[in-house]
Amino acid sequence: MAGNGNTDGEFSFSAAAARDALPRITTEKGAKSTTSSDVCHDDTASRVNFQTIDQLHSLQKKRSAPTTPLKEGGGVVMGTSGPTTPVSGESMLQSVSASLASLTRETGPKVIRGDPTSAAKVMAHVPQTPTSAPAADVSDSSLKFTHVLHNLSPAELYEQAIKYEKGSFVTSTGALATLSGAKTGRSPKDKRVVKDETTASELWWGKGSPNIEMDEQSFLVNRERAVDYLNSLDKVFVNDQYLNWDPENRIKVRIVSARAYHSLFMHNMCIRPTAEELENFGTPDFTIYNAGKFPCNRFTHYMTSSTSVDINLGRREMVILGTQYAGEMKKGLFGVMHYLMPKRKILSLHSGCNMGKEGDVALFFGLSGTGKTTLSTDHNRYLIGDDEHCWSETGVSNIEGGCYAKCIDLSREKEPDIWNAIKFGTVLENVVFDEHTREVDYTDKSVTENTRAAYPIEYIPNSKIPCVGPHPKNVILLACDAFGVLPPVSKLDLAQTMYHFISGYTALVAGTEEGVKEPRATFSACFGAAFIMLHPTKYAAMLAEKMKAQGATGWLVNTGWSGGSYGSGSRIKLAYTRKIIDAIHSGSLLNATYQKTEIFGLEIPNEVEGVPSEILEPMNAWEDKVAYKDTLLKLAGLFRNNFETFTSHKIGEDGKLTEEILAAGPNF
Ligand SMILES: Nc1ncnc2c1ncn2[C@@H]1O[C@H](COP(=O)(O)OP(=O)(O)O)[C@@H](O)[C@H]1O
Ligand SMILES: C=C(OP(=O)(O)O)C(=O)O
Ligand SMILES: [Ca+2]
Ligand SMILES: [Mn+2]
Repeated sequence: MAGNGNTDGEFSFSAAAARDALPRITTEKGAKSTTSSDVCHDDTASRVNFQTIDQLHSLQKKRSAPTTPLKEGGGVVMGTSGPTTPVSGESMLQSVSASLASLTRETGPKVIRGDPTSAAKVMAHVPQTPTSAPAADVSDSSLKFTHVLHNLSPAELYEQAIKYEKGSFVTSTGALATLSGAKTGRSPKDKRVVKDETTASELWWGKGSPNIEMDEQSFLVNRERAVDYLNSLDKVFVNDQYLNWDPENRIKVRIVSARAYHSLFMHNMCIRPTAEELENFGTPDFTIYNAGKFPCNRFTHYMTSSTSVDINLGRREMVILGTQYAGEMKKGLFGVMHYLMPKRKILSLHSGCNMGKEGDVALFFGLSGTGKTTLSTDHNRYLIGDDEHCWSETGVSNIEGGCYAKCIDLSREKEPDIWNAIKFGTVLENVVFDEHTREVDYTDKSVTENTRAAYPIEYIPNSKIPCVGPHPKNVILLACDAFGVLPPVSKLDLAQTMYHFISGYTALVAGTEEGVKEPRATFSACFGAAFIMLHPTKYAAMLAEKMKAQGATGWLVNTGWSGGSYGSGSRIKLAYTRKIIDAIHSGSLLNATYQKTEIFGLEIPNEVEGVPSEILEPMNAWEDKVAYKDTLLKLAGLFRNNFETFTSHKIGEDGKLTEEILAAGPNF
């Protein structure tokens, strides 16, 4: 990431202080040095305001008002009794032991159910199956017991977190406040995908792709490191859960982790099995080993930092080392779904989804921070999901069982449903609260700007359970345009929808770096380049086909700036965006009169109920018309540059659509 100059409008990450004591490792063939030009651009930037663990922990709690009677650090709940463990059979223990087996042992350490601190240490361990070469591989670690805390309840996980994980607190509304450690956002540059014979030909590799390769051997090195770390602990958490509410295409996932925080996060984010389903869970289809507290070995081939998030589609496994940011797990599994679902002719979508009383479904695509969660959570509609969906022959289904809302500047008035979902059971990451009242200050960015709440979807009162719905009627593309030149809403034809879907534009204010006033454009194919596995045109072709077959209408909604770029204009009021979205849902916007904008050729309505008409044509809202035109041309140029990568690709079988899509971009 040389210089982070960004004159080309590309998004870049704030380079974490690279004070490597060791020289950079040169890896063998195929180990790519990942420069900004050949890695996909992502939307999650994390900011670090602390240099030591103690500093981080000191940020979390604010001093109470001077009258507060409690002393520093007082009032921590201690001495909770050990959790009772749900009953599940010996086969579960065997299966977990197999999951935790290292590569030199056929089974993992003896796993025991329950809390290691509980008095009754029943030796219900799994009999070791004899290994092929026992003598050679006997080590102390294989003699050790590891307690398995299998699918604990939220209350049990609270107790575990509060007892053993520094930085865990109950907030005034009952949520579990946690710290994710040094990483407060995803680390896409540290994501690796195993390139083997199959994936070499199936996946998207090279320029622009999020898939940075690693070989099987290096994966196994990291896997062993993670598994040995987990085995060295007295206890591990195991979650057995599902992905995808479509019963025909449900995937069984197992998450092995070291922290109650991670277990509760996934409990909330994945689909929760019933006791009966858990009893008959069997072998998982995919397993995550989250050893995020422990770093990877930087001397391992393909590693460029001490963080590594590794996906091995062949082994159906994912390994996490060197980051405790919980979002890695959910988005890692999303990547897996982006591989598995298209094989079944099902389109995976980085979108929110909701449904009206009449059964009209809308999708909300957009990069991080553009409004998927906020706008799909709508008191007048049924929430199907806020972030990850599938679109099959029969309709849409949510992949997840929970929502993951940004909570910076969260307000009860503007987002009451999300506000009320932050209660007992909800994981609140990296927020700051009053040390005495435990009231959260959502405006406080001391730890990070990317504060988050993860809650089960049923915490939203009008969620639709099961989270499935019929075919979408509206496909809304969200862009937070900090340049302030895209219209608040425009109607798109199919070619334009595809053009903007493949472009995946947003521009957020950098904000996190001193002195950066210019908005930064991000182009992330399919509004989720960090998660896609195949070439973007594969997903685009499927979307085009489905939208055409269902007669769905495409819309581009700017949830960003109006009346000027960041600095001179202002962010479009959430209340106005909601009115625009209401008009899309109700169908009234389809019947409006439209005019076409110059350069982008977007159809903009002359009127939307509840929205001041002056802002609908962006130029009108700008005082300085020359500046408007310059900024518009600048953005158009960025779009054109970005799209060059795709001009040589055909979309689907129909070459005609490809030409139409190319023509649907800006004209100047
Ligand atoms: N006009 C607007 N439309 C949508 N969101 C807005 C608007 N103005 C401000 N916001 C804020 O922007 C953020 C959008 O984030 P979120 O919905 O979590 O995005 P995503 O789910 O796409 O990552 C929220 O914090 C929301 O309050
Ligand atoms: C969890 C994430 O999703 P989003 O910001 O799109 O809600 C993420 O990008 O890490
Ligand atoms: Ca995202
Ligand atoms: Mn979201």
